[in-house]
Amino acid sequence: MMLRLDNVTKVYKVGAFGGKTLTAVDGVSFDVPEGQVVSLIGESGSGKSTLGKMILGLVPVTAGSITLDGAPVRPGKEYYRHVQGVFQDPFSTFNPVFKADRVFQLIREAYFPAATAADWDERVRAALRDVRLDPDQVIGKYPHQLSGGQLQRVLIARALLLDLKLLVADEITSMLDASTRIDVLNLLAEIKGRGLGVLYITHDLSLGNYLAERTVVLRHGTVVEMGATDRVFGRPLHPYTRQLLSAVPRLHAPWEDAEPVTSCLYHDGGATGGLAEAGEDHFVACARLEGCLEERLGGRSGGRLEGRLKGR
Ligand SMILES: Nc1ncnc2c1ncn2[C@@H]1O[C@H](COP(=O)(O)OP(=O)(O)OP(=O)(O)O)[C@@H](O)[C@H]1O
Repeated sequence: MMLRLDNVTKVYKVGAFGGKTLTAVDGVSFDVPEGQVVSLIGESGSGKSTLGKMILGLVPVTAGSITLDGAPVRPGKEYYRHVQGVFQDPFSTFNPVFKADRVFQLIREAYFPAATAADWDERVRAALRDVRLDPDQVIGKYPHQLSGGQLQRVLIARALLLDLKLLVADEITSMLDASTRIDVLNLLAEIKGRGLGVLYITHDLSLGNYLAERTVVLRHGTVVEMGATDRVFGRPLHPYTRQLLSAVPRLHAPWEDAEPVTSCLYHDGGATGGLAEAGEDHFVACARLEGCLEERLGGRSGGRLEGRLKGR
């Protein structure tokens, strides 16, 4: 399995009558191979969820392409057999008036109508055990009788009942307490061990990033740095990545300012378009935060951005 994003762009129509546009994602390219976790980090509004929704077929792509094993995203029963999403607030996924395990019934009706009740019950129990839940503690309970971490695991169990290839995990640990968060992360590690690809979307450099083979850092809808996680975190090159890293409290280590950026690998290296290759599996955008934006917007930036650049 391989998910491939190639120059993906999303422009939303905003404002009254959709008269204005907002470019939420601008020319993003990366892959999620099977058996790997790729983490997508960036602050609020950087376009992470929009990317997740495009991969899940929930919002259409404006330009570029997203393919799974070479086939374009085609929202529908077949696609969702292989690609599922789990989101930040598990409570919002469950209807409070139905028992939590009803989510399994919906999967049975859509995908396994021929399964007998006994067979289905056994499959559900096995999936719950796979996510370290005791089936007897979950089956027959209402959502409010379960914790956020348990519900998150129920949703992962539901996804595992399908012939899943890719899981899009959007901020799935941000509402969980520290120990439950680690349980859910361990679960993701197991999932990738089964050969699934996971896109782990997060706004902070949480533990989840260390589970990821690759990291993509998104800012204002464009990739500023990406590559092998140990390279991106071990030798962050872009000022934005350094800023994100310096905001992480380090135990037993004194605070120190991030190393100043003295050169721009992108422009000094003569790169044009896309990202500059900084080393093996390590790519970086222009180091001048606004410079990249200026270049990206080209003539579209108008006087506003120029004014801001000159004023600095
Ligand atoms: N349906 C929509 N219509 C118009 N604009 C939208 C829509 N969804 C998102 N946006 C805008 O697109 C930009 C990117 O939003 P997105 O939710 O993808 O960011 P994010 O990085 O996931 O942020 P967060 O972590 O806060 O969810 C934001 O400026 C947001 O306001």
